[in-house]
Parts: sequence; C-alpha cells; structure tokens
Amino acid sequence: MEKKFKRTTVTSALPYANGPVHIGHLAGVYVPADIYVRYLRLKKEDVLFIGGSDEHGVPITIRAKKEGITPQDVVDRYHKIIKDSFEEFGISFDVYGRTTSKVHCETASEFFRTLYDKGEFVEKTSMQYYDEEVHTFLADRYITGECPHCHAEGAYGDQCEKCGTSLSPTDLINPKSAISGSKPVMRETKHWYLPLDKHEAWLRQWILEDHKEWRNNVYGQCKSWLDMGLQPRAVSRDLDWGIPVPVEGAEGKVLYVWFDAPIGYISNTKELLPDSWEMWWKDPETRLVHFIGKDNIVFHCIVFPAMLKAEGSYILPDNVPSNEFLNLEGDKISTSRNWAVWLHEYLRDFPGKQDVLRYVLTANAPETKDNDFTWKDFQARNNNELVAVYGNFVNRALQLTQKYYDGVVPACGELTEYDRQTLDEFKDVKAKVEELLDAFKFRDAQKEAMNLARIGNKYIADSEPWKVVKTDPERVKTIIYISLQLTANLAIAFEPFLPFSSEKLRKMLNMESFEWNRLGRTDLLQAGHRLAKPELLFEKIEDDVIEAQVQKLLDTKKANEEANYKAKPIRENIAFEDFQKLDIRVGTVLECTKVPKADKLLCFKIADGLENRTIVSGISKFYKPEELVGKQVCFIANLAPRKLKGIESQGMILSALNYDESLSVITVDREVKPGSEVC
Ligand SMILES: Nc1ncnc2c1ncn2[C@@H]1O[C@H](COP(=O)(O)OP(=O)(O)OP(=O)(O)O)[C@@H](O)[C@H]1O
Ligand SMILES: [Zn+2]
Repeated sequence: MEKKFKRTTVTSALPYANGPVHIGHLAGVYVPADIYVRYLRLKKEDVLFIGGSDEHGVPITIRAKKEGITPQDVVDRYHKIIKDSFEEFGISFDVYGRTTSKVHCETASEFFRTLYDKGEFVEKTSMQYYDEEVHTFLADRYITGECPHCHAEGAYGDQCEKCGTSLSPTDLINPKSAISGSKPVMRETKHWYLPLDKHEAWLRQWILEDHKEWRNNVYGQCKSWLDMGLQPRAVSRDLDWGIPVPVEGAEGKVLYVWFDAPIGYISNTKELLPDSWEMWWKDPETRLVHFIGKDNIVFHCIVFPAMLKAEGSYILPDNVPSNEFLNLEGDKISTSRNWAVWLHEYLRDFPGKQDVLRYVLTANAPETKDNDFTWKDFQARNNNELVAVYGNFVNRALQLTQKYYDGVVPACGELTEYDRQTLDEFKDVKAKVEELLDAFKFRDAQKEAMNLARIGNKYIADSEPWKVVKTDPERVKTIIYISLQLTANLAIAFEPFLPFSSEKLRKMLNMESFEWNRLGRTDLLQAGHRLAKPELLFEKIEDDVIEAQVQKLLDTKKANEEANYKAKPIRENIAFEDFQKLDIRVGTVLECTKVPKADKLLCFKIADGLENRTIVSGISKFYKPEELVGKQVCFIANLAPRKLKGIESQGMILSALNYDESLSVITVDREVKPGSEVC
C-alpha cells in the first residue's frame, strides 16, 4: 500500500565505538543513507537524519582491559575519530550523538522502566557461566569456545564469526573465559527477557503480509527468523559498563547493548529537538526508515519493532533498506584483524577526493549480494568514469566557453536533428533517478546520472566544435549552449551522490542554487550568463598511489599471519629404529647454480666427505645461488635418487618451513668435517 507521509525520519546504524569507520560501514549504511537524505532535502521534503556512536557492550570493555584504559577512554577516542571523519566525508547528519550521553541514559532507562511497569518483560533465573578468578558472569564476547556448527575455534558466546551463526554461551564446546582464560562454572543469575514469542503473530502479519515491498534479502531473513519461531530474548546483562537496569534487585546489571543502542536513535533526536522530537517518532504521518547492514536486520525488523510496539506510543519502520556486505580484496572486512580501508586514513591519503570514494562505493554497492572493493577497481572507476567521462565532458564544455566566448553562455541557434535527439535523451532523467531512489536502488540511480555525462561526452565528441569553429562559428554557439545546459544538469543530478563535485561545478557555473525540480530542463543557464573560472573536476589517480595502498594491505596480511601463527600438530610417534634408518649428514656446498627452465630449483654440488654429490632443491625463490656457496648444510644422504628436470638428485637438503611458506636452509653452528653424521 502506498501511504502518504508528511515527513521522514532516517536513521543509520550507530557505529560501534571500538574502532574507526571503514569502507564496509560506508558502503553498507552511511553513503546510501546520505544519498537518500540529500535527495529528500533537494525535493524540499521534511527529513531528519539521525546518527551517533554506540558506546556500550562487551567488546569495548575487552578493548579497554587489553589497553589498560577505561571503557570511557575507548569510546571517547573512537567517537571523536568517527564523528570527525563522517563530517569531513560529507555524511550530512542532522545530529550525531552518543549512547553515553545523559539524555540517552535517561531515555533508555525510562524506556525499560515503562516496559517493566507494563509487564512486558518476563523475569527469569537461569544458570550462566561465571569466571571465578575475576568474579564476573561471562556474557556474549566474554566467553569463547568451539562453534557447535562449523567447529571453528574462538567462536564467541553470542556469535561464531566464521560461519555467522548466532549462539548462546551454553552452545559453545569447551568454553573458556575471554578475560582470564579459565574454565567457567555455572552460577545462577536473574535477567529480564523480552518475550518475542508473544509478538510473533503481529510481526508475521506486519512484515510478511504488509511489507512485501521490502528488499528480498531483508524480507527473506525476517521470514526465516519467523519460521524458526521467536524465543524470549534477554535484555539485561551482568556487566559494569552500560546503563543500569532501573529496577529493584538489579544491582550489577545493565541493559543489553542491543536494547539500548536503537533507543539511541530516539535519544539523539531528543538531543537535537528537545521540544518536538516526538513528532518524528510518534506521529503516524512520519515515515521511519532504518539504514543498516545485513547483520543488523533481526534487531531492526524484529527486536526493536517489538520494543516499540510494547511501549505503545511509537511508530514502526516503514522500510529497512539493508545492504549485504562489502568485502576488501576478497576477504571479509574486520576491525580486529585491521583488514579495512579506514575512512580517516583515506581522507588523509586522498585529500579532497571524498567523491571518488562515494562514487566507487555506490557504483559497487552490495545492494543485492556481497561485493568486493579492490584498489584496482577504485582506480579504474576514477580514471575511466569520473575523469574520462564526467570530468572530460565538463572540462571541454567550460574550456571552450572560455576560449570562444570569454566565459559567457552563448545564444542558442537553430537545433539540428542530433541536437534534438540529445536533448530528448536527458529530459526524463529526473523521473528515472527519482523512481530508482524512491526504491532505494542507489547503484542504478547513480548510473542514470553518469549516463547523462556519457550523453554529454558523446555529444561534444561527435559535434567537434573545435573543428566546426573554423567553418561555421554560428553553429558552435548552439553546440556549446547545449553542452552547458547538460553540464548544469549534471551538477544537479549528481548532487545527492557527489556533493563536493556538484558544489565545485555549481561554483564554476556560477549558479546561485540548485533546483532539483528543474533537473532535465534545457534553460538552466541563460544566454549572456557569465561563468566562473573553470578548474578540473576530477584528476587521474596514478599507479604508484594505488600500489602504495595495495602494499599497505599486503603488510597487514603478513602481520596477521605472523600474529596468528600456530605450529602444526606433532605427527604420530615413531620407533627409534625408524629414526636410525635415516642417514642425515652435513655437507659443504661447492657449487650452486640455477636449474634452467625451472624457476624453483637450484642445483648443488656438495662435498660429503666421500665423493661429491649432486642435489637438486626447490629453494630458488628464497636464495640466490652464490649466497649458499661455502655454507655447510644438512641433507638426507640415503634417500633413493630421483630425477628432477633431467638431473639426478642424490638426496635432499633440509630446510625449515616458515609460517609464510618460505624456506630457510638448516646449517650447523660450528664448522664440522664434510660427511659428519647428524644424530
Ligand atoms: N563490511 C560491511 N559491509 C556492509 N555493511 C557493514 C559492513 N561492516 C559493518 N557494516 C554495517 O555497518 C553498521 C555499523 O557497524 P558496526 O559498528 O556495528 O560494526 P560491526 O558490524 O561490528 O563491524 P566491524 O566488525 O567491522 O567493526 C552496521 O549496520 C553493520 O551492519
Ligand atoms: Zn561456526
């Protein structure tokens, strides 16, 4: 059903303040939300864009413990980095708050109390894991163990990051305290639960029947949760970091972070509009839209709506356009593994290039499936699309106007058939972009805007004003006039997507302001209007810049491998006699050469104390031949000879296999006679 609304409240997931923001966050949530909000503002609709940091929960306390600082220190640090980088990147929040604020703590506390007083919770005493060494219950990420589904080690008490299954601490095999490493014991504790099972019937109707228009991924995930049957969910935790549970007998207990975080949307609105916030949350003529990534779907489509319904005075979301995930160079983005492109680092490494990242993340947005960010694609989209198409067209139109008409828009003469065709092509761009943005299809919408640039680029290339000017200067006026109208249209069409470039272009065109409703018109710039001085809209990104970014990721990968290194398990025991069968000797390398046509192999001549022998070894990637001459190496002397690339290898040189698959030849500590036995 199409419903008419008076205003829109747009929320974007609250980034968790235990790390900076990365491109996954941007692609999943903040860039699409910002495009949507800018679009509504351009249409002069009433809209509020809510953001803020999520500052409670277990991972922040773990981080604080690791660094020997307080949880407040952790969130203060990241809240600032996140807030500043969003601002510089042009995410145009109306308010960016935080869940440690006074207003939020009061709002969340009151919310809980209301539900408690209305009898909307179930109180339950249960046995939970307790760490006797540090005297604390182990919720969520405070407990780790083997995943019961994929059997990965290091699954958390709330989720296995390997297979994505959500878990309870009691599901884990061989659980271990993440704080002390000790084996936890079971102890009794009391908590409050939101009985989602009681909400199932209306949730089914509301989502599965009334919101069939939701994105397939969102609808599908909700359906599968509902089909599995909803269970009561604990909304409190035994922790000392968070908002205290505001009822008697709840000492040492705080609100579960997923209970308090979404209320943050409400409290941040309250912070901005203390007197009129309710209109944005309680008036049925307000449309509520949540922008999130896929791991937040259940909380925004099921848990939070159930909370709002239980409270009774709030509206429910009209849409939850959740994205799938963005990966980085083929691997899942991860804060803890430092596998990310961090926004604050991007802003430092690519100053003034906010729009390039915005463009690439939208062009490659994970709207229907997970997608991959690669630096190569980033460079290609900048150089081949922004520079070669959009930038090139604008630059030609503006430079020629300078050159021929001293920067003044010429008058339009008679139109040719081709002029008319071109103008026709961009007449309906407004309707197309609007239809796509209304349906949250940001990729396709941006493509439409880019298509306009392609039309312009083709028009000016086909019309060749630089040639025509020699024979028919009158005709050139029309070509330039049309090109300038196209340019002005581009500035408007790209404004929701690339606000920095649009602003730059608007200034070059000397336009007062943008009117979205004039998009598609051919009289945006009047003849006689004077333009400002043109500059380049985009610039090429060179290979060395991209290579430096790729190298940074390779370095991270290496550091992670090193940090995660674990020796292989020891093989089965063998009898001493079996060991004795091996004849290991020390030999002196007399000669070492590369084996032709074999990029891995080196051929050794070894003095073994009896006669010299030839051994071929696959270590060419790790040594230059001359490095090894004169060294004493260990080799298996009684291995049956084997032909490698036509050379008979009489034994095997022993090397250590490092974690990164590199090889290091085993030498002796003091010089010995060639042929000495290794025993
Ligand atoms: N790689 C990604 N692709 C798309 N969306 C993402 C990605 N990573 C996080 N998000 C979304 O960004 C929002 C904020 O994420 P949040 O701060 O909770 O981080 P997170 O999911 O814990 O990520 P990380 O583990 O990388 O810090 C959430 O809605 C989340 O779904
Ligand atoms: Zn698993």
